[in-house]
Amino acid sequence: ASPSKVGEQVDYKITGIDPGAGLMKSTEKAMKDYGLEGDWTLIEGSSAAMTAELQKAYEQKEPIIITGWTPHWMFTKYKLKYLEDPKGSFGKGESIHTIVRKGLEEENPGAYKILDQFSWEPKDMEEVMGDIQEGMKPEEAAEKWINGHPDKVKKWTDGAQKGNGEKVSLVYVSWESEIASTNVIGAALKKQGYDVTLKQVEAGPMFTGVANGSADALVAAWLPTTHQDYINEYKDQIIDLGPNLEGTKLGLTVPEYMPIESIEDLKK
Ligand SMILES: C[SH](C)CC(=O)O
Repeated sequence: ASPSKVGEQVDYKITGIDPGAGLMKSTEKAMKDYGLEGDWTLIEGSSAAMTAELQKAYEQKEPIIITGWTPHWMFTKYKLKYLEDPKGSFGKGESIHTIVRKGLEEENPGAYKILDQFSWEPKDMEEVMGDIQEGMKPEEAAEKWINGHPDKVKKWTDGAQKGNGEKVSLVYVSWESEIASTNVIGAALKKQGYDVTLKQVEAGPMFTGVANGSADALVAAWLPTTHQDYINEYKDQIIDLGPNLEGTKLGLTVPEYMPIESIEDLKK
């Protein structure tokens, strides 16, 4: 289809998520890099609203362009493809890192060690995300996964002293991937005897909370590109424990029924 036809079909709109998400900054960068500014608009909202729009369009086989990421259940539920990004606006594959507050290792060594050893695969995250998407409560889906994968959880808890009701506060943003990961590590910590609270916040306050010590940890830092700005802002106040998941991807995503393959195709 002619690029302008695609633009007209989606009213020159890209359906995005919460404004604080790094994916939105990367999309704005892509719109600049590919000369889409002026004609195209990036719609802000939330991950839940975006996936609702996707479902509506997909059921009607209508065109839609969303800000997508992997792992996400959308790629198993729908036949979707990433638009090629020849200019590399979205960066390369990333990892999701665990970030903890300064002082946690000294004050709560057992919880620190479990968070430091937390590591799982995209397929594990997709399993929990899938259960939640099918209607299971996040904490139930997390419990189910923990009980189904004792071998993996043992790797996280090996050598860590058990909790005795010590409080551990985790912050996260309501991205489907982070709802899954935060509930799973929270369930593992709880099973080890810690008194865990999960707090859902926006992206900025998630990093601020760990930086100012009001939260103990987040397991949601997409690096080295997507959340680099937040890490740069707080680098002296946080401890990056490294990846808990490798092999993510982000970019503009469309249903396979759309006749475009690259972000270049959006240009008029
Ligand atoms: C939406 S991705 C899980 C994270 C981000 O874009 O900030």
